[in-house]
Amino acid sequence: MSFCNRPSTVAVRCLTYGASDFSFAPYGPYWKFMKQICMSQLLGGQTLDRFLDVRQEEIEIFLKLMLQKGQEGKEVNLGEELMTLANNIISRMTMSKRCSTTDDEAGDVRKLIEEVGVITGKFNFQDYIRFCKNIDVQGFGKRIKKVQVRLDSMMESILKEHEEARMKKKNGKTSENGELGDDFSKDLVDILLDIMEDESSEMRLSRESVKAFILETLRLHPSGPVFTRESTQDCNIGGYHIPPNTRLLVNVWAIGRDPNYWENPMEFQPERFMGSSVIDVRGQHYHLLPFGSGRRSCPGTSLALQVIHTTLGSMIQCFDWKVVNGESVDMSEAAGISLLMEKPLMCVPVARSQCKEIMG
Ligand code: HEM
Repeated sequence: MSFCNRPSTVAVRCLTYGASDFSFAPYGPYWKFMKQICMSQLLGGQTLDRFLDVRQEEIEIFLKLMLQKGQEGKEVNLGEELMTLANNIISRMTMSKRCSTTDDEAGDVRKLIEEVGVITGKFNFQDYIRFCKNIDVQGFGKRIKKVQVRLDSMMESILKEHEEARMKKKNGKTSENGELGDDFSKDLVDILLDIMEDESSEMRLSRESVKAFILETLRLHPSGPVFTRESTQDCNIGGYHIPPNTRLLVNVWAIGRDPNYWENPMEFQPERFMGSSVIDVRGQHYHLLPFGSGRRSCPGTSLALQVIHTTLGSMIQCFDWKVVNGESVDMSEAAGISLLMEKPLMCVPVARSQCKEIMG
């Protein structure tokens, strides 16, 4: 049986941009090449190590802001602040720019990312229900076209800026092999431009593909409660015959609450994952799939796990989080294709005594 194809929402919606480049067979050689670049070069171990200082600096900025808010007795929208942290890390890794600074360009980038996040986070009937394929019931089509024009000019200006900086470096260099010096700190756009300019590469990356790559890394990435897959051949699942080219929805939300796999599934017991019951979250245990599984699984898993563990650890170590309006957190979920809280989590960070010492 084979379920390698994923008619991803991003691919379907955002890559109307660069569509000609992305209209390869979902698991064709070009797609493989791009995924491989993503796994090995853009989000691979060595690159992540190089960006350690970016993660440390951004987490420190976040903690200092929380300390300041706590001292002023102000409440914070935790989801929003953590989203800003994640976006700053990703946007600095991608194009050496923070997206929460006050200058106009960074502000534009942020607004666009937010807009892409809103569009990709909503359930679009066109993506999931075949007979709605050509009907723009929710008006997403129009919104996407507008965003597409703004995104294209933003991507062009990012690329031009990088190309100019690279040209300056190259001209100032003494080496004859044309390579940029070691001191040139490459971000993900530079890595992509290197691959695009590499004539010996097994496949050539086009400019449109580079732009599309930037957009996948830039989008807000809330985890999805439902994955989609498309069967590539006849198969049988649990006694059901699945013909080829059938779109299937995998309800990971329901699997995570299934009493056949989880004892007291509705209880929050983080200790169930400790000791001998350690469960792999990278797609080997099919009853817990936060990053998906198989060939279409999330290439950002290592980055996400590094940031989540460090951020959560320091948040707990430095602060006591006082929930505003009540003792317990309202975990109700908002309707949508991505898992968001219905009511934002508002807290006042109360600094622990060691907090100031840790942050100097
Ligand atoms: C907590 C953080 C994250 C979670 C929970 C998450 C979760 C997911 C999930 C569930 C999928 C679909 C997998 C499947 O269908 O099997 C996915 C795909 C993807 N994710 Fe993430 N992700 C996270 C962070 C990131 C980051 C930081 C990046 C990049 C910087 C990223 C880039 C991608 C890309 C490019 C895909 C599409 C892969 C493909 O189509 O082959 N993700 N992610």
